[in-house]
Amino acid sequence: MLTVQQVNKQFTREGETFQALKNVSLEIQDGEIYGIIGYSGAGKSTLIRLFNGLEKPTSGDVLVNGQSIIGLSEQAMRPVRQKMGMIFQHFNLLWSKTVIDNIMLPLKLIGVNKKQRLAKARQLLKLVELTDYEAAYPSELSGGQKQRVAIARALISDPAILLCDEATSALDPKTTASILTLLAKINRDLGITIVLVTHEMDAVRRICQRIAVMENGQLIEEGSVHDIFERPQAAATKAFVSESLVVTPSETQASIDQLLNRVQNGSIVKLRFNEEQSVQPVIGQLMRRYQAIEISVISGSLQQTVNGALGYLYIQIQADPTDLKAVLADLAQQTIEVEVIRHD
Ligand SMILES: Nc1ncnc2c1ncn2[C@@H]1O[C@H](COP(=O)(O)OP(=O)(O)OP(=O)(O)O)[C@@H](O)[C@H]1O
Repeated sequence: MLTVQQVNKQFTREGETFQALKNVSLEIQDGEIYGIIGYSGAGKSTLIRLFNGLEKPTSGDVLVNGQSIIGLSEQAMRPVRQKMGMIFQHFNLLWSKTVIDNIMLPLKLIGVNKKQRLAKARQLLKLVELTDYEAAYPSELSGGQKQRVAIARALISDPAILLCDEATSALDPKTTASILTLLAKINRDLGITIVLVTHEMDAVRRICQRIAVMENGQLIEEGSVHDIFERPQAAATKAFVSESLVVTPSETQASIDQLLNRVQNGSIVKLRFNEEQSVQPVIGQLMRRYQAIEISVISGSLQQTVNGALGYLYIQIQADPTDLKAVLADLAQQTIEVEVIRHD
């Protein structure tokens, strides 16, 4: 578990004091993927660097598994750091070394013998799907491949935690998606806690379970991905959420109302999905169970997250009153919010 308690961080620049973190407190549980999102200069990098001691707070406490790391000597900090891997926006690879040498380097520095280093590095190359690139140099790789090498290097000391500082910010959307999928796999298969610093709401939506939103050094909002997307409170959070939910003109409320007005028959029901459900089985099950009813999708806006679908769907149901009642009762049994917009 990673804990930050009432942390302040001041930097002094050209004689002037600048407060990069203001009274920040948060807790990251073992095994989760936790997102820290904010615009440039919000204090995200400073915050994530507290965990491995790259930054020290001016006041407040930072705890790793319940133990304060403030005031630990360099020597005492070493085992703590070894349990944390870190990846960066610009990969931080050594250009003069091959892929395999880059990956093995952390083990070389602590004196692990070559045979063991090589075996471990090859195992990780397989995990990041770069087996054929062992002898390549970083300059021969694409951005996504370089980040895969950096991930393999970060995992070589068997860390319990992986800190990712804008790890996908230099990558195109498709490569970003493949790196996020890899991070989710690492979290799932190896049980590694992931802290993901980013300015891309889409990245946190895809793989995080919880998010902290930072602005001007303050943590302005925190919660599950579901709650933050459903009910963003702060203005900055609302801006991030609307950036991520690609709302086409056909999805604005006015046009939905227009669309609903055009539906002549049947009842209109709004289903709000909350991540625990997949959409297809819900609709499919209803159609199978009630063969006398007709269901058509009118409109919707759905986003996929790690836990399922998030968003809403307007459906038209044509059914006799008894079936309709049964369908609504059936839906209410599931973890979907059901709102009847119009009764037939
Ligand atoms: N070593 C430093 N000395 C002086 N000021 C610093 C230092 N490190 C960070 N800052 C300042 O602290 C503020 C927060 O920086 P930080 O890098 O944590 O923000 P960020 O949210 O990660 O943004 P970015 O994505 O642009 O890095 C910025 O105004 C930055 O200029």
